Amino acid sequence: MNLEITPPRALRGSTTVPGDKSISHRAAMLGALAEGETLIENFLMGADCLATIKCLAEMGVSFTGPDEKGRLTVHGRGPSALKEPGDVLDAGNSGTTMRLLLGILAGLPFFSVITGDASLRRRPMKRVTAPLSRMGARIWGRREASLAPLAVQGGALEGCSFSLPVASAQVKSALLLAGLLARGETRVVEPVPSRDHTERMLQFFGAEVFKEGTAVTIKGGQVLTGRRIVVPGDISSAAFLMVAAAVVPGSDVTIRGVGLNPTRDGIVDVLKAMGADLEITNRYRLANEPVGDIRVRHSRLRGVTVGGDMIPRLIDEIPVLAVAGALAEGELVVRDAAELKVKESNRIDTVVQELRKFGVEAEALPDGLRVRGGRPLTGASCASHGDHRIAMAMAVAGLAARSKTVIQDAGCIDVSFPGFTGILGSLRVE
Ligand SMILES: O=C(O)C1=C[C@@H](OP(=O)(O)O)[C@@H](O)[C@H](O)C1
Ligand SMILES: C=C(OP(=O)(O)O)C(=O)O
Repeated sequence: MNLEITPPRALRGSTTVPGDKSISHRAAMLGALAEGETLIENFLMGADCLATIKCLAEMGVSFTGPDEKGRLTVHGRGPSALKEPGDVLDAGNSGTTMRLLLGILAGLPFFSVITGDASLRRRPMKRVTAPLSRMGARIWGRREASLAPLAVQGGALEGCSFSLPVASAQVKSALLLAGLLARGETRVVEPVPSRDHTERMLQFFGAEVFKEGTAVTIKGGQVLTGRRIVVPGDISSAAFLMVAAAVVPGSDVTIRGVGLNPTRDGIVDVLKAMGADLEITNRYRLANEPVGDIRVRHSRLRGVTVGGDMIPRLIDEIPVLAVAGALAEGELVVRDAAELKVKESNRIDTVVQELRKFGVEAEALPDGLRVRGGRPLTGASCASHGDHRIAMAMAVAGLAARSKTVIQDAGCIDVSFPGFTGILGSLRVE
């Protein structure tokens, strides 16, 4: 599917965005490990989270829904009710599905095989398979269990202490889930804090999780109790609308009910530092997560340098941040973000390659990128590289360009933001 974008006169109005992807995955998985019913509202019906439900169903978990409103009930019967899947589990395009499920599969006494699409089969898995093996799981795969498909013989895990070389919420979460199913204590220390949805949700389901700086400790064998969870809007999806409103003249957009977890809201801080007219109102909490409404009006932006501890707080927003940089005065520089190379595409290369098609001066750095802004963008014919965030970032560039833009192979947008084009359409002023 190709997506055509013509520049609007402005973007104006109020909208919501679909449920948070990270939180939806975790709600389904913890609901499956819990005892009793978990009612999830605003579950993300994107391809990634649907892959998680399908894998859990293969392991005998029973679900009602999701219905068209995103209501999903998980009929949890505790970890011992999970059974050996009769077929290969398919995580599709979703790194979160594969890495977090590996943590659960490692802790359960059966054999399983998990794979994914061509992109996911290229992504590094040693970062989870090596520590899970240290806890006692047996895992096989190409290049010494670096690449999916991966086969797991789980069960009888022993808690361990880990110091992670890279900040990764997926690795931390896999180890905490394995730790919940292991004997004794599991401790994970990160170099820089990554998103903490797993820790918050484990607590919300009644488990004790101890946080101390960048260390998290969990005791095995704790019983989770089913809960009602309303999933906040995904700030990573909202980011596309935030940048669009900031760069299209005359815009004024409010996005209601967006998750504002401090480990995820780096895009708010960086857009403000770039001079965005951005306001947060109506703050409240949903399922142990902070939420609020975000209003963005068009303003002049200036380039900034982003790196260090900020990177995990906006890792998935860097493609669209680069678009903001292309429309700002001066230079946007991103450093310490080599992790971008191992996402759904090599996002350093794909962002630079696609932005250049709009006439933008952009350069790849070994651990990030540099974008020179201040020149008008010409419409372009772009490739998504099968990466949802690249497709949407280039669509935002198209909104601010002087002529029509086409994004080829844009169906991947459904991985995280079903309804993206409909929402853009509802905000357009012609
Ligand atoms: O835990 C999660 O839900 C995620 C963690 C991040 O990945 P890493 O853990 O690889 O940094 C992020 O890029 C991904 O979109 C979702
Ligand atoms: C990196 C992403 O997801 P995942 O790792 O779950 O595939 C993303 O959504 O940008």
